[in-house]
Amino acid sequence: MWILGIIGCTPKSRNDISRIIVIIAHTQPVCKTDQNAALSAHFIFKCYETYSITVHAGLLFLPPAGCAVLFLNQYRPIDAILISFGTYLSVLVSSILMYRISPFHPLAQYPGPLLNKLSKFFMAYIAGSGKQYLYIQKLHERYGDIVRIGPNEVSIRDVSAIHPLMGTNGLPKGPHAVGKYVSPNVNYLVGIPDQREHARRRKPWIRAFSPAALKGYEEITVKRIAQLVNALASKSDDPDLGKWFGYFTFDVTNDLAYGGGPEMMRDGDTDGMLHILDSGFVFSHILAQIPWLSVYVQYMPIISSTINKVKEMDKLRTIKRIKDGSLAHDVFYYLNNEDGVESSPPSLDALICDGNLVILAGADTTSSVLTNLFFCLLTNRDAYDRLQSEVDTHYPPGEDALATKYHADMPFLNAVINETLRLYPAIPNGSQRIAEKGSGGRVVGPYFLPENTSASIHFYSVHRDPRNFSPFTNSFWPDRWLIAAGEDTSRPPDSEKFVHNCAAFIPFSYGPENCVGKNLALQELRMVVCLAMQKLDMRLSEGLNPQSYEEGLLDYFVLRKQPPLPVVINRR
Ligand code: HEM
Repeated sequence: MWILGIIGCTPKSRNDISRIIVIIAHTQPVCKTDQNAALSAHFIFKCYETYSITVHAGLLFLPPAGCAVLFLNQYRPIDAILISFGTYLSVLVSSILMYRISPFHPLAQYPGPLLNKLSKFFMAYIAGSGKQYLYIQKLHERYGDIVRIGPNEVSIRDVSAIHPLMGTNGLPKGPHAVGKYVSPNVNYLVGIPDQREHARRRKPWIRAFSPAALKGYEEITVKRIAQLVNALASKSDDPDLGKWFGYFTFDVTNDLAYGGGPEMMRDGDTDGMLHILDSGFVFSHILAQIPWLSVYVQYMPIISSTINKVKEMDKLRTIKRIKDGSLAHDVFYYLNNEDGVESSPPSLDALICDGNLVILAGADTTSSVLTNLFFCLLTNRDAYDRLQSEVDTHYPPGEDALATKYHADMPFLNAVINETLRLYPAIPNGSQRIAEKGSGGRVVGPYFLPENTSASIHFYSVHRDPRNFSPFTNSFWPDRWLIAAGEDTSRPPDSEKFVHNCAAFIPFSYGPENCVGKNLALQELRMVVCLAMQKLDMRLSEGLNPQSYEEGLLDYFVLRKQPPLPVVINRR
């Protein structure tokens, strides 16, 4: 172990080296004390894991500093410090790493790559590349339905684990949220780990997305969708659909949350707002992999000043919105308990987070699905024409294509939306949960999750598993939904087995913490498609390579970064 001790020393000359060799020969007692202290620190940290910087500093610095003081009478101060800290830290790190790959680790039975078992830094690197969803899919292909993707984390591709993990009596949200929101005290509904508190905070959201409330939002969505389709129709320069859907969903969610915002469709991203959001998503997706690091990062001046600026802006918008009151019954009306259902109003802090969450949760997800939906249609002309004809049947010229009354009678429209959500779930890596410390662990389907294990169902892999959807598992084939519902006779070739497992379709997650905005999202998707197809004829721009579009899809928690999707548009 004394060899490890000199890792902390950096001898610059032969003299230094010989001096260190002499010292090492006499340092056995120092090293022994440091080794014991490091092993104890590992044990203590394992039992009482915490995000407290004070505790981290205490465990990292106090024991070796104490050992160094003990040996000051035998060595020069600098030697005592270097040897003590070098030994302590290297024994601590080695002990942690060796434990993680040892047969004594509670997750030792689950397979996975060595780098992932050792630490989550490698996963953070993968997350930064935007290809985490493909990486985890490959791991499942190689290792099976459960794979260790971190020292204390697994990813699951098994439908029987969905209900026990995320259903009623499922597990609480995992530590991703701490890293994602750069705070150990998560106050965004979507990351609240305490299930009772989550259920309490979700109540106004449920009222905000009731059928009656959705009816009230139609005025907002109708105005914005008409603006979107007019803007697209007036473009002569092959507009990028992804960019326009991004502007559109940003405007809609700002209307719903704050009664208005930066008017992206009218003015473009003049303040660089979307650029800031982009960088924020990348950054928080990386930090979500290493939650403890985010607790440190938030104190870096450049980070803290950006976070504070954004928080201050959200706070000002929220206060202004409270002061102005509601002009319409928008989402904020319910979140702020303006309907007077709750006995007390929400705290300002909760309201700031939830107002902001309307935009964070509702904008990128919907625009990602819209863009991928048109990508699928434009690269499958037959499906495009069939949908066009269904839209024309219900919404011929002169008929209001934004009226929702025919949506239930449009099986192909719904099949196209489902098939897009199956192939390109907006949140491909799923919703992280944890078997908490002290819980004794939890059985989820055929697997046992020891306590302190995080786990997610990998939506992308479950959706693209031939055991759940066959044939043409990786292709856009909306007919599978019609066949499954008994609405179409275009059966697959006899030789191929038709499999359609609805329980494996979870683009909006599952259970009491699933997407509360699902009905609004689906309604928006249907309305945009109906009006766009009634008014416009679209074709892919010459030269767009569908394969490179797919390869360019990047996931930063949301499958949100898409290569440009330029289209040629003519009015119909
Ligand atoms: C097609 C579009 C959408 C998809 C695919 C989608 C998907 C999801 C998923 C998978 C979750 C679970 C996330 C997690 O557990 O970490 C979620 C949560 C959530 N979504 Fe959506 N979403 C969409 C649109 C929307 C819209 C339009 C809104 C509202 C404006 C919204 C609001 C929320 C909220 C508030 C949560 C947190 C719910 C909770 O924790 O109880 N979503 N969404």
